[in-house]
Amino acid sequence: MNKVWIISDHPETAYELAGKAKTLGTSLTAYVLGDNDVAQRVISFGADVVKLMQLPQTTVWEQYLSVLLQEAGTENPELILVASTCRGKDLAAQLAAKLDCPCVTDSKKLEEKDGKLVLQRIIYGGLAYQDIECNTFPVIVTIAPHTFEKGEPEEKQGEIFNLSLIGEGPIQVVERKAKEAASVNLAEADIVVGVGRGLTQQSGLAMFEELAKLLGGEVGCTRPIAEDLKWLPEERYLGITGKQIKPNLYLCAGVSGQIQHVYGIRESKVIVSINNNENAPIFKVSDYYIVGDLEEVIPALISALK
Ligand SMILES: Cc1cc2nc3c(=O)[nH]c(=O)nc-3n(C[C@H](O)[C@H](O)[C@H](O)COP(=O)(O)OP(=O)(O)OC[C@H]3O[C@@H](n4cnc5c(N)ncnc54)[C@H](O)[C@@H]3O)c2cc1C
Repeated sequence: MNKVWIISDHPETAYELAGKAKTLGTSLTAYVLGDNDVAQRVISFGADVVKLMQLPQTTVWEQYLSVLLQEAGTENPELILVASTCRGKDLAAQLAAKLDCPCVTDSKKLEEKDGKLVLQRIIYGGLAYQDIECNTFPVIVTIAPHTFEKGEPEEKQGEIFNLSLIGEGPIQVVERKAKEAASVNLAEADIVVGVGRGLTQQSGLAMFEELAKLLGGEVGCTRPIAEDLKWLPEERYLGITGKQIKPNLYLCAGVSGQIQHVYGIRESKVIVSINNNENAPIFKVSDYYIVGDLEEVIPALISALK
């Protein structure tokens, strides 16, 4: 493939996408929201050219659509990888509609084979994989953060430009208010201790928190714990409609392992589960499991760690 683009509003994802994209194309242009330092790092991970986007008070992300369309008209990229963030998903869909080209969302695999792009994505809430072969170009592919390792940075020269907006755009910014900062970023946590409905008393959360603290991790949960019982904030529930994580260790107790939950934790390097039902589905996706009562096993783990 000749020209590959990446578009990302998140620096870390830009580095991951650059590392992947450089294996697919001969020239890589990165459209990245960030400053000069971010641009230098994107180059070190593989970009040849970086075009920096900015979001001052009066600018909305959507305004970049017309700029990117104009650039696509002159540059003719064959493959456009877009970070699957809230902004990225929105932009990818609009770009695909305007360029009248395919858009493959949340691809987990991406390879070039015999002139075709071979992709794989998860469908039916994690029940099946869909293999896709694409032989029409351009094609837009959205990639979720942490799908690919970012690789090792290299000493490399590249060009950096500031991308200018065209005109005012149809949206006028009246006021901007900072969103309340999330107290936890589970996606970045190295160790996550998960709690499910097997816990019957809210007071029992204390032992999960203590275990997480001893392990240097964070507490996550299943959807019912956050949405129905409201024992933990919604930002802590994991799964297809919750957070998707990729920690080194996911240790959970009282979690049945329904597919909607497993979707969010399946990329964990090691999964350890505790459940009192020896047929619990979570055991099928676990590297290690303990059949037992969480009220006994968690305190035992805490005292062993201490
Ligand atoms: C459209 C849709 C989207 C959804 N998205 C999500 C999502 O993103 N994330 C999510 O988590 N869920 C999601 N769900 C809900 C999901 O289907 C399950 O209902 C949920 O994950 C189950 O949570 P749980 O494992 O905590 O509870 P349960 O399924 O009730 O499991 C409790 C488990 O605890 C065990 N247990 C009981 N007592 C003990 C004990 N003393 N010691 C040890 N183990 C014990 C039981 O054996 C059981 O396996 C979604 C559902 C739908 C329909």
